[in-house]
Amino acid sequence: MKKQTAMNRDWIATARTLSEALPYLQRYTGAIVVIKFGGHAMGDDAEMESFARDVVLMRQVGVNPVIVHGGGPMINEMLAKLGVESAFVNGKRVTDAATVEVVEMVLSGRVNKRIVQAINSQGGKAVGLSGKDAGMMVCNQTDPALGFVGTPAEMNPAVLHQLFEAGMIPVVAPLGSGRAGETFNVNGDTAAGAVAAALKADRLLLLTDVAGVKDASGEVVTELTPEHIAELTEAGVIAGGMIPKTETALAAIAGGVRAVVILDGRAPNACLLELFTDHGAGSLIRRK
Ligand SMILES: Nc1ncnc2c1ncn2[C@@H]1O[C@H](COP(=O)(O)OP(=O)(O)O)[C@@H](O)[C@H]1O
Ligand SMILES: CC(=O)N[C@@H](CCC(=O)OP(=O)(O)O)C(=O)O
Repeated sequence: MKKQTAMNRDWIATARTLSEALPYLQRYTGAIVVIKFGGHAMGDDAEMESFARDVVLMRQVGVNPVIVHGGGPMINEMLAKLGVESAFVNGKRVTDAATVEVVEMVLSGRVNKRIVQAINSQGGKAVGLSGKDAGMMVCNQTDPALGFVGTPAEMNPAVLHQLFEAGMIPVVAPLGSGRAGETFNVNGDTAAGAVAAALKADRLLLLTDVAGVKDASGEVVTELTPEHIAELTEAGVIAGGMIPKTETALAAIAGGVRAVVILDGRAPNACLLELFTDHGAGSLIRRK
């Protein structure tokens, strides 16, 4: 028998990985997967390119991916440049009339178009829109003290179904419209959860900058129940930016999403590993 070289061992491993992916590819054909791409998960151009390739591959194998993005750090940067002060209350940005203009400019203009372009450069057909388009996300004011911060109240996801049918990949900025014509700033996790519930998505992937939800000893919990989330939150182990994520996960499950995964978006091929291999990444919260 011919001796295996290191190089052809690599090829054999690649072929095996593809072969092992078959049941997962079959399971996810036609599935709707909503991906929250947070500002901290975005990284540099190479990481953005890798994310975009994964999304295009998903679409290529018959998955319907929807990206709902954040961009908090990019909004902070622009507000600082403009000399506008900004504060957060319970993870939400206090948003006055001047701030919401900057938020919309950064999210819809900059961040959204960067993602759209990255996906299209990999051969996908991404379309950028915000929750204001086609009345997709109509909001109520969350709390008068927060100004133009919205809570999704009425979702109209028809435009997303039309984009799926046309083979397009929707990229959604977390902005909503008010009934009086206002523009509302919506937390990215909240927006992704509302979109996923409106679509009754098969998966909601919340990409962040940590490997998953960690317990008191710092270990990632691979599968979380609502009871365990309540316990960890009560004990202050789930804190800060992880609170809106676990809240979103529970609300999405209650709204009809099959499963939510909180995982590290900067890890190479995080979404592919999660969907198409045995090596699920991050913390899984699923419907009973
Ligand atoms: N139990 C926990 N497990 C993991 N991360 C946690 C936990 N509690 C708090 N965090 C923090 O939550 C952060 C993720 O939230 P955030 O920074 O808002 O993410 P993003 O910008 O990706 O939406 C982590 O970087 C971590 O510092
Ligand atoms: C109301 C509210 O806080 N909106 C967020 C929207 C962006 C966001 O959520 O970005 P990340 O996902 O990157 O954190 C904000 O203004 O920062």
